[in-house]
Amino acid sequence: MSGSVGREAQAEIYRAGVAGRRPRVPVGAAELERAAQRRMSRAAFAYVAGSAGLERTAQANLDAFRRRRIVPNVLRDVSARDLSVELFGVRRPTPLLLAPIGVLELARRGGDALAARAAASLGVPAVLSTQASQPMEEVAAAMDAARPGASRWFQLYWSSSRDLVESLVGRAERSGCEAIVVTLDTHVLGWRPRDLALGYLPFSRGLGIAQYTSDPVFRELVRERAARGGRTATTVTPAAVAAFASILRHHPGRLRDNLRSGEPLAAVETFLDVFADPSLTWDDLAFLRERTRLPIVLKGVLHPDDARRAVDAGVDAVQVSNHGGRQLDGEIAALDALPAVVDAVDGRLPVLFDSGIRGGSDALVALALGARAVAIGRPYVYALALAGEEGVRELLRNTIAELDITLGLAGARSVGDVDASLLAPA
Ligand SMILES: Cc1cc2nc3c(=O)[nH]c(=O)nc-3n(C[C@H](O)[C@H](O)[C@H](O)COP(=O)(O)O)c2cc1C
Ligand SMILES: O=C(O)C(=O)c1ccccc1
Repeated sequence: MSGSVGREAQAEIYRAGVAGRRPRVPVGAAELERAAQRRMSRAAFAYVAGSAGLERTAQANLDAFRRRRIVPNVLRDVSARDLSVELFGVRRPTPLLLAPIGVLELARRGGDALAARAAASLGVPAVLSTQASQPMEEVAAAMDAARPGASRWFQLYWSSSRDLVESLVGRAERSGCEAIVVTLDTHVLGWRPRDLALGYLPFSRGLGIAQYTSDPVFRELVRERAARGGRTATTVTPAAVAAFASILRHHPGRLRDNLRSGEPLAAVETFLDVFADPSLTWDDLAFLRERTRLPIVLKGVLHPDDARRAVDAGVDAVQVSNHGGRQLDGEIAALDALPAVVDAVDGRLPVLFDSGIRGGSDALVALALGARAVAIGRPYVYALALAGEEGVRELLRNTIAELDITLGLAGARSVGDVDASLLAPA
């Protein structure tokens, strides 16, 4: 990407300002979140913004960035700047990724495809979630319509059904996904007070399980459960019907029948049964390695010992992440875990990063600490809620622009050049 993306974005925003037009999505992260809160339902915002426990780790993720300061070099000719990075043998125009986020319909109907198309238009790989609201095949087709062959990866929640894992990975390959990102920090659902207070978990209302309900292996599991009958069919109460209202709105005929048959509830209960496998160990990774040639990324690695094991296990990358503080309250801030993981890996694998990136300057700090690429999470959900595909595109464009400007002001010509010598503690 050319060294002028930052300047071009600035110029466009200021020019629009002269014409009396304000940006579609607020440029500042805090204002963006506030604006999205005003737009979203109480439950949807709670689910997206909320984190585990007292939200200490979520706060620590942000505080960790505040504790780092950039020490720029001057007189370095930064007139041409290069934001590109190489990942899995492909040069990418920027070091950004779209983090896998489930249930994007909470932000906007069709949100998975809209966000992925925005990423596609900028050459940012979209990591499609196992908890998506739309099947990956649909999202891949929407991305190809925006930009043929646009880069997508598939994020896998390792189900307790091996057949389902195999089926999802096969579908990801056929959908043109370039990597499998196995998320390891959600084998047990975190304790999330904001959701608990509202009694609201999207999945228990049939939202965010589209990868499952579109899967032949999963559907067979549901049929078996529905055939066993019992509890499933009898739990169709008015409250349950109301809870499924959003599904009924999308597919009135079929789902009313299904609801009577108990299938949606059977689907939800089957999902809750199979979505995670807390018994997983390092040895199980061989199962995946034997079934796909795609690069495997382990997401949710924080301990340097685990980073070394990941190298030994023959995976292709690790992603330092604490799931945005949504899983284990009291856990180390992701940024604070990054240097030790980078050290442990010692250049043998690329290290990816997420949890707390709120702008281009944060991205630069993570890159300087050794991340090859960084994933944007919550901010794009807020942009999606406010302005759909264009909103996400604007948010990503702004992040890239700020990264470009920060790089230049720090006195660096390429993201590959930055290292910890550029940083000091606050
Ligand atoms: C609403 C929401 C849903 C998420 N769903 C998933 C998911 O399905 N799979 C996954 O691997 N990570 C998921 N994550 C975690 C993100 O991929 C990422 O690690 C996190 O958002 C980073 O924190 P940040 O957004 O505060 O920067 C989710 C995060 C949020 C906020
Ligand atoms: O909400 C999440 O962060 C998430 O990824 C998830 C996935 C499956 C079940 C519960 C939570």
